[in-house]
Amino acid sequence: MAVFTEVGFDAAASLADHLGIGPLTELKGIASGIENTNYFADTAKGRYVLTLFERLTAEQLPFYLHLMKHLAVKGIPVPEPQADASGEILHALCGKPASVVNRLVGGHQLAPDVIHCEQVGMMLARMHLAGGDYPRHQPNLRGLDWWTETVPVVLPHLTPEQAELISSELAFQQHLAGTPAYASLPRGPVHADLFRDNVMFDGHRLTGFFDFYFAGIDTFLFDIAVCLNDWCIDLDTGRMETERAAAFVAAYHRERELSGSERRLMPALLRAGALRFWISRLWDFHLPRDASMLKPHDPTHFERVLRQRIDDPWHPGLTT
Ligand SMILES: Nc1ncnc2c1ncn2[C@@H]1O[C@H](COP(=O)(O)OP(=O)(O)O)[C@@H](O)[C@H]1O
Ligand SMILES: N[C@@H](CCOP(=O)(O)O)C(=O)O
Repeated sequence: MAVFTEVGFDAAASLADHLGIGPLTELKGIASGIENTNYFADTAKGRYVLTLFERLTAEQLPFYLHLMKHLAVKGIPVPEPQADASGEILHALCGKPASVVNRLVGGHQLAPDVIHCEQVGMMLARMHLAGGDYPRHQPNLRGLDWWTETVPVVLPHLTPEQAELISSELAFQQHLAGTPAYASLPRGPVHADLFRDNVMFDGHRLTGFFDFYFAGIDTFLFDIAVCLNDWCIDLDTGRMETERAAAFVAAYHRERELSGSERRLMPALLRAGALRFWISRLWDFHLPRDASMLKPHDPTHFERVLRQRIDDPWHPGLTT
């Protein structure tokens, strides 16, 4: 379940009225999700999602919420935070920071085909372009600095082979981050967690990206790598499915041309994307936070993905 804080109908109704989207007609807790309290909220004006933030602070949240607003205004299909009469989009409910966003139609595509990968690639590129003039700055809080401080914390829980792999990969990524090629990578606001369960499809039509609460300023290539490592792999083996991966990258490239450094560094960033989620899953698995991680994801999945990306590097075969 993902209702960590019970919200009464009257409290939600008064927030809906305050936002000018009332009256509230139905409020229903959302069972899935592991970070926040989420409710589907229907009103006379439309269908919304009410979120109470359990982990993120009122200092971190404006970056995510204003980014969603910025992208939505530019036509990217993302949930749009609802503002009150004074324009404020970060609210408070039951003593927690809260938001109300419009509800996306559709459902998850958990067994994507080429056509789904193409659409995610295309929309990711449009999102990167649309974020180009986003004025706020917040680093990717699950970036290299966090990996560097978290690896020593998880190391005692690993076998000697795993410890050797994670340490050598961290050293590889630390070295990479200091190179001119890495510094030349285009960057801007990225989603940084655009897995299959954070995208909505209605049949073959992509209806939205959501869950921007790991977003931050980072390289666009990192965002692409995170997607490829989830949308375009065989989930059992971690192997890259080259037809889906090539289709994803070609669709991205048609919207936003990949630079020479981006093409060259793709294998290294695919490793970075795998390392990031191996570390966070290890951290969640071995050091669970109170009630927030009820069903931690399997860390060994991303160990497998990382080994695959090292042993069998994948290059985008772009010709233009
Ligand atoms: N804007 C939205 N539109 C439609 N469904 C949503 C929206 N936001 C969240 N959901 C639903 O709620 C579920 C949990 O949301 P998620 O952001 O993954 O939670 P958490 O941040 O707690 O992991 C999603 O899988 C999705 O079904
Ligand atoms: N996508 C991450 C976990 C992040 O959780 P989310 O439900 O908030 O997307 C993973 O698979 O490890």
